[in-house]
Amino acid sequence: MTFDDYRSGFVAIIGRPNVGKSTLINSLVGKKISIVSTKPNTTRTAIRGIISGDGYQVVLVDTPGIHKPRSRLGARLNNTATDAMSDVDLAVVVVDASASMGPGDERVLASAPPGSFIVLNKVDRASKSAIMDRLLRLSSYNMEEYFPISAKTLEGVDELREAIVAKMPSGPPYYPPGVVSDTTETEWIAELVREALLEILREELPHSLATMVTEVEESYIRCEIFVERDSQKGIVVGHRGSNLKEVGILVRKSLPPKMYLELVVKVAKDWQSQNRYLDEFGL
Ligand SMILES: Nc1nc2c(ncn2[C@@H]2O[C@H](COP(=O)(O)OP(=O)(O)OP(=O)(O)O)[C@@H](O)[C@H]2O)c(=O)[nH]1
Repeated sequence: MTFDDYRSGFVAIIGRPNVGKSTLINSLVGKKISIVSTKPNTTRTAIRGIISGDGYQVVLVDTPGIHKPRSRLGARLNNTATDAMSDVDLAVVVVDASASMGPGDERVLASAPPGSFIVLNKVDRASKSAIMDRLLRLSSYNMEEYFPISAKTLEGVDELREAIVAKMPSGPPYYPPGVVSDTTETEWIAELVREALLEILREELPHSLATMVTEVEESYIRCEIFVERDSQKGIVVGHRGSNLKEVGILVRKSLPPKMYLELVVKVAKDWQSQNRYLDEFGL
């Protein structure tokens, strides 16, 4: 069997935090894969979405937002983002049409290899003239193609998908047809818990939380929540456990019925600066 007529490849979706990378991956794949959040920097691991169609398969790498490292964790996140760039067939740079361009965007654009695509996302939130102005400015980067889209309303998403597929080299499928993500179930649940915590705690401690599923049985899941300091434990637990209760309610909506979810809060002192914890959390 030859794959002369089959196209496949890896595509990195890059952009500063909150520009809509996860939403775009979900729209391109057509199912909810990675976790979408209103908080920047929630995409920690390079969760992949896979677009499989007749004669093609595209593996999307959702890289963490590139930002200046503030701790060892920050440095690692940047490494993951850069590694993902060196091994892909195409980089897609996502820019937010509804926010002004900042140094973060410039950095990502400068790091993208020639021949990358530029996606101007959230056009549903920008005026026509603002979109034109932005496209004009972006054209100085000399990338291959420019796509004004809305990952939310799906405007322009089909055209982008087709253009991505057209750029893929001949090659075999990397995953069985029908697979849309290689994220394991436990990672998925840990992300759901983390997502729910961010939603509930809001401004309180977005950067010093990690979650890990430590036990899964037929109808029981134990997920541990790690914070850096004792004082943060109380914030996470909430008055008489009210926050954890809310997290449980939110997460259970995505789990099979009758699944018991146990949430345990633990203190891992300064985990963001310790390789031991970073390895354990797969960061
Ligand atoms: N109006 C509008 N909102 C969007 C669009 N795309 C994404 N958003 C919103 O923008 C916010 C951030 O989207 P994400 O997909 O989490 O962004 P991200 O780039 O993956 O963010 P990080 O995980 O922080 O790197 C969410 O509230 C999305 O609903 C869009 O096309 N239009």
